[in-house]
Amino acid sequence: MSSAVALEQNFNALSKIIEPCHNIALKVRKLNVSFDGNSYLYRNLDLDIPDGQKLAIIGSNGAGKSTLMRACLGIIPSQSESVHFFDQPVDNRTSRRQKRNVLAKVGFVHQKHNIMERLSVLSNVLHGALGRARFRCLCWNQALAPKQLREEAMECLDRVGLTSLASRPASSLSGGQSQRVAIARALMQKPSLIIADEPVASLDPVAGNEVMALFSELSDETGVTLVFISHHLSHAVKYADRIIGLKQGTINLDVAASNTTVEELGSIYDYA
Ligand SMILES: Nc1ncnc2c1ncn2[C@@H]1O[C@H](COP(=O)(O)OP(=O)(O)OP(=O)(O)O)[C@@H](O)[C@H]1O
Repeated sequence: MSSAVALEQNFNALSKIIEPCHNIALKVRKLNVSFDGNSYLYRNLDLDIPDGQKLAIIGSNGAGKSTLMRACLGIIPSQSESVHFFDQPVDNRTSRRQKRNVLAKVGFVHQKHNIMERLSVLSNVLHGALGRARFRCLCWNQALAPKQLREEAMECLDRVGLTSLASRPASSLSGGQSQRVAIARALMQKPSLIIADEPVASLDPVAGNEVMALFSELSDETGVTLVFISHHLSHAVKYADRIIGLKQGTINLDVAASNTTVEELGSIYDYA
């Protein structure tokens, strides 16, 4: 075998082992969270989430899944050596303005979708542009929003398959449709990262699967980093690239989704 062929084979083998060099969407060092000043939910926790990754966070009730994301975003108080979103620091030393700029890149989708029922679907989606400095004023109302913004909102609705419902009052939607509107609203932010906290907890299994498939497709198509918190182990295995599990204030599992099964995760977390 020639040395060039051997070298190529070595390189191919190595590139399967070494992760490609990504930018980091979230880099956390030595995160500490305490609600009472005595006991700690997290102590010296480190976490890296590469840009473009689809990460599932699992763990029992009260394990601290939501708190982890909220602490990183500065929504609840914490101490850390450093927290960076896309290389931008967010910690106790960061100004409010800088935090706001970083948060503007993060789209949230919650279990309770928080859409405004008295407004139309399109007006709800337009609300996603509120964090964008150029469009603060009245841009959320479909009658007053600039044409360009309405077109963008229609594109976001198209991505979630709901253009035909744009004029409908949000109060007339099903749970699955409402969650799609919440996703369209998050997309309107032009996010670099979407954090979905139990996004399908209130949906039936079919609607839940459809919404998770939509998240996964959006991440694959646009490259947006996706972090979803879930009690559905099958969703973690099916829709994530990587799964981390939390237990007693530590990350006690960090695995490629392709290397695990629902049964294996169920045996670790005591629920299947
Ligand atoms: N603001 C707060 N003040 C005091 N304790 C809090 C606060 N927020 C969360 N906690 C506590 O921190 C722990 C972790 O809560 P968290 O909501 O992060 O858990 P979780 O893993 O997301 O749970 P679930 O799966 O039930 O949503 C819980 O014991 C909770 O009571």
